[in-house]
Amino acid sequence: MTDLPPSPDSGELTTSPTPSAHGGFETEGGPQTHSGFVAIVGKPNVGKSTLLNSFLNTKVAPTSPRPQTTRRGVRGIYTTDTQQIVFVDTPGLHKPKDALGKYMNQEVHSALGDVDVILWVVDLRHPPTDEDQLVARQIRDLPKPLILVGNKTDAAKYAGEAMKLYRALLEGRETETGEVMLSAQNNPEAVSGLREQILDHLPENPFFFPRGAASDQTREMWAAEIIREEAMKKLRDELPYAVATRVNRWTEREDGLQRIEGEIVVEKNAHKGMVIGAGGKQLREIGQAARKQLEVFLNRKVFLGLEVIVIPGWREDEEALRELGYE
Ligand SMILES: Nc1nc2c(ncn2[C@@H]2O[C@H](COP(=O)(O)OP(=O)(O)OP(=O)(O)O)[C@@H](O)[C@H]2O)c(=O)[nH]1
Repeated sequence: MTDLPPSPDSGELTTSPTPSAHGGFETEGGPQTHSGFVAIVGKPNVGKSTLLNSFLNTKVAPTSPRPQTTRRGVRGIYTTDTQQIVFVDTPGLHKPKDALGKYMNQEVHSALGDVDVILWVVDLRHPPTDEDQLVARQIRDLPKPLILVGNKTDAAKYAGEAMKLYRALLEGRETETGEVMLSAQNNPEAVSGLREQILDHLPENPFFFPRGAASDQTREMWAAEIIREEAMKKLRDELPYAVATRVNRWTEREDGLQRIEGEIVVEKNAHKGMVIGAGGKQLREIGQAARKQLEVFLNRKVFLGLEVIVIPGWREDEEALRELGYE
C-alpha cells in the first residue's frame, strides 16, 4: 500500500503499512477510538474531490473543471487523537458509455456498501438534473446517516431554492439526514464544521490506518492522477476521456531529486500527435504544470519524464483497464 501524497505541512513522504488482518490499528491501553468510512457521492463535477482535499488540507484527489476527472475511489484519511475518518471519494455517478464508465459506477456501488456515513454533494448553481435523480435513487433508502452537502454557494444565485429541490429528492427517506450548504473551495470554517458533524457519527472502532497516513493510494498512482489532471485541463473536446496515465518508475537521487517517469496513454495514433502538439509544445506544457504541482506537494525538486503511448481502444479493453490500474 501507501507511499503517500505528503501533506504540504510536513513536506515529507510517509509510508503506511497494510492494516492488520482484523482490520485495525489498536491504541493499546490508550483511549477509546472512533473510526469509520465516509463515502462522498454525487454526479460528476459537483466538487467531491475538492471537498475531500479541503477536509484533509492536502491534495489526495484530482480535480478539474471537466466532469469525470475522478476514476478510482480515492481514499483520504483524517485522524485526530481518538478519531479517524476514512473518506472514499467516488467517481461521479453517470450513465456509462463504455467499460471504463461501468467500472466507475461499480466503484461507487462498492463504496456505498461498506460505509458508516454518506455525503451527497450537489451543485447549488443549478437545479437537480436526471443524473442527480439517479444518485438520489441509489442512496435514498440506504439505512445509514446521510448528509446532503449543497456546494458552490459562492457562485450560486439561488442556493436556498436549489437546496429545497435537492432535499425533495430524498423525500420518504427514513434514516437520519443532515444538510449543510458551503463552498468546498474557499470556506474552510464550514468545511471543518461539516467534518465535526461527521466525527459525531463515527462508531467505536480501532483505527483502520496508522496515524500519519493521508491516503491509501501509492505515490505512483497519486502522481499519475496529477499528470492526468493536467492533461485533461489542456486537451480539448472528447480527447481527455481517451487519456489514461501511469507512472512506471520513481527513483530518488541522493540530493533528494525525485525522478519520475510516466506515460500518457491514448487510444489512437492520431491522438498521439494531439497530445504532443506542434514541436512537442503541448506535452511540455502538461509536463511542466504537473511537475510544478508535484514539487509543491512533495516539497522536493522533481524531474518528470513523460512519454505518449498508444493502446488501441483501451477504454473498452478489460485487460488494458486492469493494466492501467482500473480494477
Ligand atoms: N465556484 C466553486 N467551484 C467549485 C467549488 N468546489 C469545486 N468547484 C469546482 O468544480 C469543478 C469540479 O470539481 P471536482 O472537485 O473535480 O468535482 P468532482 O465532483 O470530484 O468531479 P468528478 O471527478 O467529475 O466526479 C472544479 O473546477 C472545481 O474547482 C466551490 O465551492 N465553488
